[in-house]
Amino acid sequence: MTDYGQYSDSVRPDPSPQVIVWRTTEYEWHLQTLGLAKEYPDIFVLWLAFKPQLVIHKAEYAEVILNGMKHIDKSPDYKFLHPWLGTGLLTSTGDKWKSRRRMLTPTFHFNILHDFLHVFNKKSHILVEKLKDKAEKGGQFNLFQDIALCALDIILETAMGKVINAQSADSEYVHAVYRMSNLTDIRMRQPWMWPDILFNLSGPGREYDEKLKILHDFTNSVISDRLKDFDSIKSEMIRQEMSGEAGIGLRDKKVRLAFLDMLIFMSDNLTKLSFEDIREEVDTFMFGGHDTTAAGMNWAIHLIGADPECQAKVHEEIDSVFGQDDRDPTMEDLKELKYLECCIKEALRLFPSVPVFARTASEDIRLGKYTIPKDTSVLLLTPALHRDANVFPDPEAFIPERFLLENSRNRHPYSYVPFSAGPRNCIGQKFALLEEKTVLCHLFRKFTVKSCQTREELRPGSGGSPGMAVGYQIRGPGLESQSGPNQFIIAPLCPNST
Ligand code: HEM
Repeated sequence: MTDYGQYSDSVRPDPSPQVIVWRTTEYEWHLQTLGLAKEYPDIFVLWLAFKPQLVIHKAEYAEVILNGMKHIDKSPDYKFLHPWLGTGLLTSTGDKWKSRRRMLTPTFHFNILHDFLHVFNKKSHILVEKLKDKAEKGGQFNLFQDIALCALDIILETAMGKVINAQSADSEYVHAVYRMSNLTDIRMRQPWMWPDILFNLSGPGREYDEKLKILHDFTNSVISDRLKDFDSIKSEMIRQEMSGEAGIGLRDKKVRLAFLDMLIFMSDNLTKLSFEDIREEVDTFMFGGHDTTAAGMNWAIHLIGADPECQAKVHEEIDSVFGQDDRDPTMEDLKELKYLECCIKEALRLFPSVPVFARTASEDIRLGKYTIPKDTSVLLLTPALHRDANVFPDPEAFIPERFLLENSRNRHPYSYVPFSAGPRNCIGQKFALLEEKTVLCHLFRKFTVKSCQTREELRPGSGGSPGMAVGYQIRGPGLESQSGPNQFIIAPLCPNST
């Protein structure tokens, strides 16, 4: 960590605004930091307890930090994730990160994503059936949790090959996943819980240990079972998938691969990756791969549901691709849904699922007129970056057309980075966009959505998630007669919006 004296000497010659913040809730943090970014359009320093963090939100500065291999290490805050994730891809540093990244990149190969489409479709059907039931009953319901469980169901099956039916069955593991993210957030916000000794003695610390045991026991047992099942046939299938050789025969195979299978394959009988190495990567995919897509989908649904003109375009596009055909979307179909993709990207601009991420300066850095000392934690505040009116005129407006190819061609490449950018960007980016598009395609094929709260009434919570309140009107061939104003369901406030 940068010590106060060094920090103030180096930055003060060109005084940067120094602000002391007390993070009470995620929502207050969101409002506070957006307000500060407006007030200080260049950079500012946040003091959380005795910890200075430099906040940037300009594309030129983001490029200096994210581009290239210099400032590749995360900030010390990520250590709060270590008990759960170990030092997997998200949290590792230096050579370990480099070799893991090289190793894991093929697991997101196009062919493998193609296979996951089957899972996305299957889980979307469960979601649609659940929503149909609720919509037909009328009354009020909250969409947020349904989407979140669908995203969790998807990552459970794609990461671990585990069918846990998170959307319909109660599961100790699912509860633990949610609570764990929550407890980590509570700790990060409260400096007196930073020292391990104090945290371990606190109520949240003791609960954290309980949940950690549930999570690790679950992952351990899934890996052990999978190791027992792993045979040479699977191994050959994976080799062909990863090398892009998989032919039609393999595409139709009954056994579907999960990330875990590929990790086991790469471990080469646990010589190149140990059991613990595999666990930290599976846990990392679980952590990075569900809250993020859930928040992205929830915001996209809310924003589309609040804009009838935009929704009409979404419906029109879906109808033009599928007509009366009830087939599951294929990769080719999804490629055609360009406007829907623009909606997803615009939602991620306004409400990025990872609203802040941080690196450690590996050497002194010059950002404009400021010299940033080595070892400073540099935070990139994406909600502010994405609201630069010079790049995105009328920045608060939801305008999906901004992301049509012809409108985004000349934009600064670091002005829009919901998945971060450069060599340490999100490895799951293509997976995430494909998942969101598939689920939303299913949803808007069957429903008209009406958002029942204003954007201001929804509060971004942990991980940028909104509290949701959305109404539905069932649509689709043969169902028109059910449509009508009474079919809209007004959802109650989500717990984190109160
Ligand atoms: C809308 C969905 C998603 C968003 C907005 C998102 C965003 C991000 C961002 C901003 C980072 C950089 C974080 C940092 O520097 O601290 C990141 C890293 C990462 N993401 Fe995602 N993510 C999404 C979905 C996913 C999915 C579905 C997976 C896995 C299946 C995933 C796996 C990862 C991993 C492993 C990293 C660490 C990469 C590295 O350090 O090399 N993400 N993501």
